[in-house]
Amino acid sequence: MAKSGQPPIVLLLLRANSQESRDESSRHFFYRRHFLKSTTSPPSSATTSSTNHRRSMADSLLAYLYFLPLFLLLPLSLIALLFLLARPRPVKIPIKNRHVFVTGGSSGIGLALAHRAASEGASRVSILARSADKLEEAKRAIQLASGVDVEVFPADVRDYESVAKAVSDAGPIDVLIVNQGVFVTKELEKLELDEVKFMLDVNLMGSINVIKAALPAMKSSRKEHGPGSIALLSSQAGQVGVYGYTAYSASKFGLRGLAEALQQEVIADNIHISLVFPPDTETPGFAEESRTRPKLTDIIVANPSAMKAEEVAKKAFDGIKRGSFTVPCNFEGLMLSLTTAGMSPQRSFVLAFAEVVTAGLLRVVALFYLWNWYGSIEKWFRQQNSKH
Ligand SMILES: NC(=O)C1=CN([C@@H]2O[C@H](COP(=O)(O)OP(=O)(O)OC[C@H]3O[C@@H](n4cnc5c(N)ncnc54)[C@H](OP(=O)(O)O)[C@@H]3O)[C@@H](O)[C@H]2O)C=CC1
Ligand SMILES: CCCCCCCCCCCCCCCC(=O)[C@@H](N)CO
Repeated sequence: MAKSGQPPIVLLLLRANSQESRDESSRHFFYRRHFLKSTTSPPSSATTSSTNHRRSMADSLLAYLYFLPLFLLLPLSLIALLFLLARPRPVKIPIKNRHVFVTGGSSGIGLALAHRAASEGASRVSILARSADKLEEAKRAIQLASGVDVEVFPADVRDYESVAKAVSDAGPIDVLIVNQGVFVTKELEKLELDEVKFMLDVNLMGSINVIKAALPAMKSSRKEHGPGSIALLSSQAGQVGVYGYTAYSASKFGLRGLAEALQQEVIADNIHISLVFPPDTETPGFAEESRTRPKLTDIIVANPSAMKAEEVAKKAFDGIKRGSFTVPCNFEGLMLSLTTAGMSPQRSFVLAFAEVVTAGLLRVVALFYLWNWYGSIEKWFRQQNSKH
């Protein structure tokens, strides 16, 4: 068989791994395999059996060499392809000596982001929020901790004019972090329309106001100041809809569409978008939410411990500095980001590779989560009904 050209790979493997491969002649092998299934092996002496054994080992080796291209070349060429494909191209966003502007920078994640900007060497840190008192308090705390000069801008993101004034007073921004957000966690049926509008206005329209106001000066200062970044704080509830988050998820899913389209519009200006997806995080806003959110939301979110705002701020800055479009904050978040990669831009060929090879399996994991969630919902309503 070997003399008359290459054997088909499958036969070679079969042969290498089967008892029959000990037989000397491949003709015999085929004959026995196909026509004499039930006959016993011909008697063989001890010496022929040991030469045969060596030969069969050589055969196995050959078979594995045959498969090597499949096991190695296929992934390697996929990696090479993804290396060439991944867009936009990798970028590094410096924080040192730059102007970082954080909306919602007076509390929770925003405050932690402002602290982090200062400790990573930003030369100017600006924070915007509604309450002037909370802003002053935050300013004092950041200056005390880092010595960096902090400027405060009392404004409501829903009011375009006051946002535009704040941004123009602040001067050109290098890293804009759109973090302000509000959450009223209730079933849509129990939400007042005013509450729905409040979330959409602050989380989505407010983010558009901030970006639209800051963009012209950000664009025109890029040539002198190097690559710029616009980061938006979404939420894991901006990657998957969860009971109790109808309006909130709508506002956060909206940020994704905004961010994907915006990245295409500003890439030529050397501005890079990051979308951060935190899980539950210990903040004043979350403390308030926890008191009232539906029991089923708690069951589905199922996280016994919320992340610390400082940890989220670190993940966010690491993502911003790498220019990552999608920035998960914990392991579950990474799985969620791989599962929902969709058509989001991906600069990293390593992550692109992870997205491709895990896609099928992660869909199964996702279906398992959904199975569990729908099971909890069914059980919950069965219990409610039996009470009444
Ligand atoms: N904590 C969590 O579990 C998670 C939070 N997130 C997101 O992270 C971001 C920050 O959340 P978190 O730190 O918990 O929130 P907090 O409620 O602790 O802080 C919110 C900040 O936004 C400001 N803000 C609220 N409304 C406005 C407005 N209309 N105009 C200007 N500023 C405003 C607040 O200041 P003021 O009230 O004075 O205006 C405050 O500085 C939000 O976008 C949230 O959706 C995402 C996932 C999880
Ligand atoms: C392979 C699939 C993996 C799936 C993992 C799924 C985990 C989903 C959990 C969703 C949690 C939503 C938290 C919202 C936090 C938030 O924004 C509020 N605290 C309001 O601020």
